[in-house]
Amino acid sequence: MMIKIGITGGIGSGKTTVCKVFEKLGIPVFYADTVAKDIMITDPVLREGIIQTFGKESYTTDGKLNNKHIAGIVFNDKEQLARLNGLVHPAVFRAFDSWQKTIPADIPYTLKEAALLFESGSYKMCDKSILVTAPADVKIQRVMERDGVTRAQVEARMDKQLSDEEKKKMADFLITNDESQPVILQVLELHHQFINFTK
Ligand SMILES: CC(C)(COP(=O)(O)OP(=O)(O)OC[C@H]1O[C@@H](n2cnc3c(N)ncnc32)[C@H](O)[C@@H]1O)[C@@H](O)C(=O)NCCC(=O)NCCS
Ligand SMILES: Nc1ncnc2c1ncn2[C@@H]1O[C@H](COP(=O)(O)OP(=O)(O)OP(=O)(O)O)[C@@H](O)[C@H]1O
Repeated sequence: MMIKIGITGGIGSGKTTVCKVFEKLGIPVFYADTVAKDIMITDPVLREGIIQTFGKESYTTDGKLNNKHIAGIVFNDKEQLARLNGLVHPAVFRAFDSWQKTIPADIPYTLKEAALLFESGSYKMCDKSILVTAPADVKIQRVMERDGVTRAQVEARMDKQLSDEEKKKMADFLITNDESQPVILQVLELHHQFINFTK
């Protein structure tokens, strides 16, 4: 069986940036957050569930997801967030299974990138896990710059995720992305370990 590695990190930790490095090494990456947003548009059952729960405004008139509307509801209300997660996560798990089946047998391992790898339980579908970390202030600054949002908006999401302390207890490997040590070297070191597992 091909090894599946979960990779996670809090908002702004740089997990997507790290995954791009693994991709350069030829490792296929499943981006759960991106797939979640795609299937919220393309899966008719999921779409209907979202409209029922969060209203017609969840989609724009041209059929796109109204991220702002949904984020405004769920990141201010724990129960509403649990409802959204309950609709979306099982569909993402299914999509991951189908994707994994398309990977050629000569690929040494795959990565599943998910912001909520531990929170959603999706780490259980992986053999090992990596946590990408950075100090809270660095993460907040990055997201404010990347998304043009306020500190309070970033903190509202951070509050809905497990702390790095909690996640460190669950993760098998760590990547420090605080810009004090190059990420590329850390990725190469893990890549070699993973290749050796599979030999
Ligand atoms: C609420 C939505 C519409 C907001 O969209 P938006 O474009 O503003 O954010 P985006 O999806 O790019 O997420 C940015 C970051 O926010 C954080 N975040 C997103 N969803 C969640 C969530 N359900 N719980 C906690 N943090 C979250 C993550 O760090 C994520 O990487 C969107 O995030 C969504 O549909 N979320 C539900 C699906 C989900 O759980 N995704 C994350 C794991 S699969
Ligand atoms: N080592 C680094 N040096 C400089 N900028 C970085 C570094 N790592 C990440 N960034 C920048 O920080 C921002 C957040 O990184 P990225 O999108 O990879 O984080 P993420 O963990 O995937 O976040 P999210 O949970 O919000 O999806 C991006 O704009 C990225 O270019």
